[in-house]
Order: sequence, then C-alpha cells, then structure tokens
Amino acid sequence: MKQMSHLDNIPSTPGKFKMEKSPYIHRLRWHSSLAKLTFWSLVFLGLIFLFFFRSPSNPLPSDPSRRSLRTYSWGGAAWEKRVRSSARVRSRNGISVLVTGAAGFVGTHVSSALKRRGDGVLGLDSFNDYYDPSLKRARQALLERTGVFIVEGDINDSALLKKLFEVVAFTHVMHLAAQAGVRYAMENPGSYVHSNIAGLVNLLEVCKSVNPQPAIVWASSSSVYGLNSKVPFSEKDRTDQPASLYAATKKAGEEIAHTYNHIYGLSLTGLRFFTVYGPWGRPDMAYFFFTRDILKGKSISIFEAANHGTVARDFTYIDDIVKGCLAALDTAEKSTGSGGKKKGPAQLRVFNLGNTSPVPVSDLVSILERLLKVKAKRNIMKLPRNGDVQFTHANISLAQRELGYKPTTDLQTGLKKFVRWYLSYYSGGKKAAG
Ligand SMILES: O=C(O)[C@H]1O[C@H](OP(=O)(O)OP(=O)(O)OC[C@H]2O[C@@H](n3ccc(=O)[nH]c3=O)[C@H](O)[C@@H]2O)[C@H](O)[C@@H](O)[C@H]1O
Repeated sequence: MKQMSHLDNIPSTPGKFKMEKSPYIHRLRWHSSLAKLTFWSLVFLGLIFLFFFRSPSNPLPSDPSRRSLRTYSWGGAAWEKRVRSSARVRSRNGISVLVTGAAGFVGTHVSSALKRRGDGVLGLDSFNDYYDPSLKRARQALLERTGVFIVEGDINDSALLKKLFEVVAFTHVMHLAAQAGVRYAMENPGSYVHSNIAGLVNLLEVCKSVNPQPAIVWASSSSVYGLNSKVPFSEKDRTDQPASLYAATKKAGEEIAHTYNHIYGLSLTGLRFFTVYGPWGRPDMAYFFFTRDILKGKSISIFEAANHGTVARDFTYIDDIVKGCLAALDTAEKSTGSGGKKKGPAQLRVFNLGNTSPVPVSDLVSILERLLKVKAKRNIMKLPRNGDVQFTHANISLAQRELGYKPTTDLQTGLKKFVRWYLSYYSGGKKAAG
C-alpha cells in the first residue's frame, strides 16, 4: 500500500500533480497506475522472453538488416577435414586462399579459377536472400564439383573466422563478401553497414591477429568515384563525393584498409570493379533483369540524364575481372605484422579493374535485342535520384603496369556468352549451364 501511494504520488507529467485534488480522481489515478504497472510489467516480461527464448535456428533471412541474428552450424571433425581438404595446395608455389562471398558472382568465378590452377581454396558465404539464393546454391554445386567447399557463415562471426585460421594457415584472403547494388542502399541501408563496414572490420581484426597474417585482396567499387567528372577515372582522382550509401561504404572500406595497413602491417589491395557482367551473374543488375524482362515481353526502364544525356557504363566481363583478381593475389606482398603487432611497412594498393570503353545503356539494350531476337519495350525515363551516377570510365594504366591487366572482351562478345548461359540455365538446363 505504501508502495502504491508512493507510485501514486509520482507525477506522470511534470506540473500536473498539484492540480489533482478530488479523491475520485485519486481513485482513478490509483487504478490507472495499477493498469500501467501491469502493462509495463507485461512488456518487460515479453522482452525478456524474446531475448532469452528466441530460437536461434529461426533466423530472419528476409530482413538483411537483422542478419546478425542468423546462426549457422559449423565445426566438428568431419567439417574440419572438409575445410582442410578444400584449402590444400595442389601445385608447386600454390597459395591457400580464403574466398569470402564464394557463392557470389565474382566469388564463384575466382574460386574456380584458383582451384583450376592448383591453389587451395576455401569458400565462405552467408547465402543471404538479397537475390534468389537458389542461384547461389547452384554456384555452390558447381564449385563443389571442382573440389571447393563453401562454409556457410557470416564474416561478422569472429569465432568462425578464428576457427578457420586455426584449421588452415591461409596465405591469402580474397574478400568478396559484401552487400552489393547501388539502388538497394536506399531500401536497406543497415545491410550495407552490416556487411561492408562491420563485416570488413571484423575480418581485418581476425587477419591482423593471426600468425602468419594473410595478404588481403578485396572488392572495392567504381562507384567510389561518385560525382567525379574527370574522365577516365584514375586512382589519383578524388573519391570524396559518393552518390550512394553503397559507394560511401566502399570508400569507407578503403580508408579502413589504410588504417589496418598502417597500424598492423596488413598487406591490402582494393580492386575497384567496374560493372562486372557475365554468366552466373547477379539478377539485381540491369543487363540481367533486362534480359529476363525482354524475354517476358515486359517493359524495361532505361535511364537518361538531364537534356536527354546518355547514361553509360564501363561494363567489364567477368573473365577479365578474374584475371585481375588472380594477378592481384599473385603480386600481393606478405603482410609484415604478426599476432597483432606491426613489424614494418606493408603493401597498400588500389586498382581500377574496368574495360576502358563505356557503352550507353541504350546500346546495351540494342545488343540484347539482337542476341535474344526480341524487341524490347523501352520506357525511357529520367535518371532517378537513387544513387546512380551518369557514367563510369576506367583508366586502367596502373593495373596494366602493376598487374599485367589487359581486358580482352567487348560488350557484344561478353553478352553473347551471358545470353547463352542465361537461356541454358533458365530453360531447365540449370545443371548443364557451365
Ligand atoms: O561498378 C560498380 O562498382 C557497381 O556496378 C554495378 O552497379 P551499376 O553500374 O549501377 O550496374 P547496374 O545496376 O547493372 O546498372 C547499369 C546501368 O543501367 C542503368 N539502369 C539500371 C536499372 C534500370 O532499371 N535502368 C537503367 O537504365 C543504371 O543507371 C546503370 O547506368 C553493381 O550493381 C554494383 O554492385 C557495383 O559493383
């Protein structure tokens, strides 16, 4: 009773207390306070219940901002054996590489190329549902046939990453796991922070602590050039005007890489990919969903800039990108630190990996029309304010000089290969599509 009158005496809103004098009002207040107490107690109990009894095996995969809640099962003798066997180097002077995002578009191609030349490869992928996970599973099946095991897990899971380094002393990490897509950043900003910032930092934290430290090559993006209008884009140009949160997180990644290189002696190479396309590509990219929609007879939106200005991209074929990635791994110097301590200066690089011949999006559509033998229903619309920039164009002389990078596939040739794969994959021949 004492407690109640005490509660009763606490004004819910400052200044209100003195006005309430009638005993009737006091009774009402007593009831409403009891009701409030009961209500908040139930809310509190509910929260405790949610916190402690939420089933970890019931993730929320359709809400990527909550990906941190997802749990995966890993570990055990059989699992470790698979990890070891996948990462075993089978050629002289081969390297052992942890490929994050291995079930992704670029990750699958890079993993299979490394495996083909006898390197040890272990994949890591969260299989999130940003786009159709069945495509990721099909890529996984493809890699499994070549002897690459993909561990299912999140780059934010330190315990898992530490375990992987305990089992295998990876010489290199090819870090391709990321939240991709420029326009989606407006829909789900949290997923970009989760993967491209928190995930990257977590990975670097583990890499800096292990002994020996691996050399790291990772995917940055052409989008870091943002509103830069000096063409072609050179690594020396300004990258402080990102036009999307995606671009901002990739740019942040480059700065984070600088820090880990500076403090811990990690060898870090960032690759600025320019609109990569090809077989086994990403369904969220324009060339991919244009193909799907043209075949379905659905209209497609083609963006144009103000005053009918052309929107263009330096589309880069996947095989050229793979060569650039492998060359970056092969020329990466060793990290200089160990066990979290820097011993000397380490390599820090950034390269453009583009094609150096931008193509207007409307020309991309014309090529697809010819290859698919179907006329597109074109809906020309003004470039929405969604993070897209008007054009990209890579200066690749640095990559040419340092990596021997030389793209050889033009858009026409590359799209032909993509369309052949697309038709085979989606006409029921999913398994045959290679
Ligand atoms: O280089 C990168 O770093 C990025 O490349 C890719 O981004 P983008 O270059 O924007 O590719 P993509 O979406 O295929 O749009 C292609 C063109 O079609 C135009 N576009 C797009 C959609 C549409 O409906 N209409 C349209 O005209 C659109 O305006 C654009 O001009 C990756 O997705 C990204 O993850 C990142 O890696």
